[in-house]
Amino acid sequence: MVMTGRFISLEGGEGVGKSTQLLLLAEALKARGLSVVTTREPGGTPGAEAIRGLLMTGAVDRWSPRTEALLFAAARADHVERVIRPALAAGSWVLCDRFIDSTRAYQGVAGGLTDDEILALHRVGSQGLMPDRTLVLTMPVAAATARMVARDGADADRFAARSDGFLDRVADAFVALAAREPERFRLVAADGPAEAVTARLVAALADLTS
Ligand SMILES: Nc1ncnc2c1ncn2[C@@H]1O[C@H](COP(=O)(O)OP(=O)(O)OP(=O)(O)O)[C@@H](O)[C@H]1O
Ligand SMILES: Cc1cn([C@H]2C[C@H](O)[C@@H](COP(=O)(O)O)O2)c(=O)[nH]c1=O
Repeated sequence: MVMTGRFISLEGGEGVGKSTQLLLLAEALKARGLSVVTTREPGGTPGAEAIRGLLMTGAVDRWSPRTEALLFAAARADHVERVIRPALAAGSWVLCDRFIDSTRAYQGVAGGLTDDEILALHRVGSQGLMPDRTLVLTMPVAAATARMVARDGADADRFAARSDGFLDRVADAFVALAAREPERFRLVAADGPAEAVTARLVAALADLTS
């Protein structure tokens, strides 16, 4: 049976379990006989990983939200062109840890750029490629921050070091985006054992896998 590649993004605030679930979800889909490529943003290609280094290090105010949006768009353009589109064309499912909706939430709602500005950059950089399904992991910011602190200790990156208010705005932004595009988005509770979360994610893809 020939399967069509699907593009799935995992989104949510810091520490909700996206990276953990990306791997578990990939295993679950592979067990169904699907070819799966896992990747992340910012990053996924040597060039985009180099831009990631610029974005993730240094003082919180090293870049303005506008400059960040341009850097994320440039990294994404390289990633889409060299990894995501070729994998989809080859029939693989692509699971991506963050994508355009992170820019809409972090640089847009929380950072002050308009959604139109961000989507215009996305049209230029990535020809407007959108995921077939966006899975937003949700949990209270305080609980997710506790997971992150347990993981990173004092090694917070530029984004994780932001105020609780910023992280609250990001979390609210994902929920608002999901309400505006209910066909593409699914909100998935991120609490409980990792295997239980994976089962919820698999269920949220049921219409695409059947
Ligand atoms: N269901 C879970 N229950 C308890 N701890 C978890 C669960 N899922 C992940 N964790 C732990 O929480 C921490 C954050 O998880 P993970 O790195 O997957 O989150 P993330 O959303 O990718 O974070 P970031 O946005 O910072 O990259 C890790 O230490 C991970 O082992
Ligand atoms: C793609 C993307 C990411 N960000 C922020 C969100 C996170 O704080 C970091 C990435 O770190 P992670 O540990 O790999 O999740 O970057 C952003 O602000 N805008 C974006 O478009």
